Amino acid sequence: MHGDTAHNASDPVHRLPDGPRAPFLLRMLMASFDRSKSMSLDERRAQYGPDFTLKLPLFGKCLVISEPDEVRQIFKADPTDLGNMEPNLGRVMGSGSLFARSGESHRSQRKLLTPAFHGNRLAEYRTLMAAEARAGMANWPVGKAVASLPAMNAITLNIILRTVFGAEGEDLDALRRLLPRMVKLGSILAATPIPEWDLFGYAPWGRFNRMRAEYDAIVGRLIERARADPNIAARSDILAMLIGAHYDDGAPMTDDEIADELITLLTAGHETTATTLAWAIERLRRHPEFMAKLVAALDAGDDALLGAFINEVQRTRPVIAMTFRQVLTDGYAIGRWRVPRGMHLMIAISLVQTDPRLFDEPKQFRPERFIEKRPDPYELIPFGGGVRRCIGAAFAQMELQVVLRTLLTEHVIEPTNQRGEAWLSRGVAFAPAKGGQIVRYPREAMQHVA
Ligand code: HEM
Repeated sequence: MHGDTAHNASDPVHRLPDGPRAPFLLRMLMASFDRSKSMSLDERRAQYGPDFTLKLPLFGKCLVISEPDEVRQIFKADPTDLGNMEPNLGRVMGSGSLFARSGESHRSQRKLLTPAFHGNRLAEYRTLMAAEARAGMANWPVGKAVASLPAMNAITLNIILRTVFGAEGEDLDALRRLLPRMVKLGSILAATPIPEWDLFGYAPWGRFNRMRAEYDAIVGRLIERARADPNIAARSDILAMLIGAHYDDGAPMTDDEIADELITLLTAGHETTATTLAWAIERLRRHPEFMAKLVAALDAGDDALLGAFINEVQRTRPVIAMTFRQVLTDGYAIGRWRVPRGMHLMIAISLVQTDPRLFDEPKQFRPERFIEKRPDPYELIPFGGGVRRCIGAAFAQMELQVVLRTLLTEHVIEPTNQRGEAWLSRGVAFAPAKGGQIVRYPREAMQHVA
């Protein structure tokens, strides 16, 4: 039932819709004692209608949006009307990060980064991605159930460190040890109102600051070496490209900006991609007929079904289930609502992607739907949309394709009739609760047996 049924068209300020009155953390606590009190957005939509309000930690009261027309309006909105969420990850990534920027500063920074993600540059990463995938899967035991997520995390971490940071050797090892810990603590700090005390490096922020100093030292060395490299123009990593990039006024990026941007790309791109891969395995094992069809298509050199499969995984198991915009004008009009300045709109990605008006039988896992009809960029939105749409979407899609093709052409995966894995929030992304369990055999060995 909507809360503004009393409004009339001449009333300039419509009330916002209803939603649960209790704050999020209290509801979570209640749900942990009473299983009937679910936290799912699906159930809130069933209870309150397509738009409703939620009281969230850090953001306060938000308007949750899932009406397709309203989502389209938000993604097409002018950045002077709808801006960056506050607070955001820029708090831990640094002021040079895309996450921290809004308006003109965000636009000009994206313009510098965008060429790094063009198709022809990305194609250079294909061989490296396949080699990392192969190495990362080699240690899975044969014929025994094991969570795939740790290996996927290692694969996507190595891929980003090599393609984005251009790191090799000792620097690669040092970053590999440091960054997962630093990103984990950083995501907790960004989402928790912990005071920014250092306490000689012992408080949470102090520990983070120590790791950040170590990070800055390593990246400082990488930048210094790249600047001195006479062959820098031949390099394909993003760090090398950013060193040569210039703003419209001719100014280069500072070292601090480059360091902030690299950690941003890693934080946004590593766990999200790994978790999507773990969900892909979780889904495949529960759809054996589809898996056989997909393997046959890949063997025949046809990638179309793989693309459709990835779309369906991202539609039904989005690892980022929501994204936010902050209203920057007074009484921003959306649907029947007038939203006050400063309030956040939450775009409920998972609700849009399971809307029966947009997808037939939305709860069914049926990748072929994306062969029959190409996805609409305002309906399939795992990468968000508009001026803040995921800048790494093409990178992630290519990586998902390469890793899954390597997996399915070099291994045989055992199906399962176990129930699907539940969702588990892991800070950055929603992951399968058992880490996307896999049972695999090397394909070559299976062929000998056959
Ligand atoms: C399956 C993997 C991925 C998913 C599901 C994903 C999802 C998202 C989403 C939902 C957003 C917010 C968009 C919005 O608010 O409209 C975002 C932003 C972003 N993503 Fe991704 N992402 C993925 C992989 C990557 C990769 C591989 C990179 C970089 C290498 C990356 C870099 C970024 C950056 C920098 C932003 C902030 C963009 C801005 O504020 O302008 N992401 N991503």
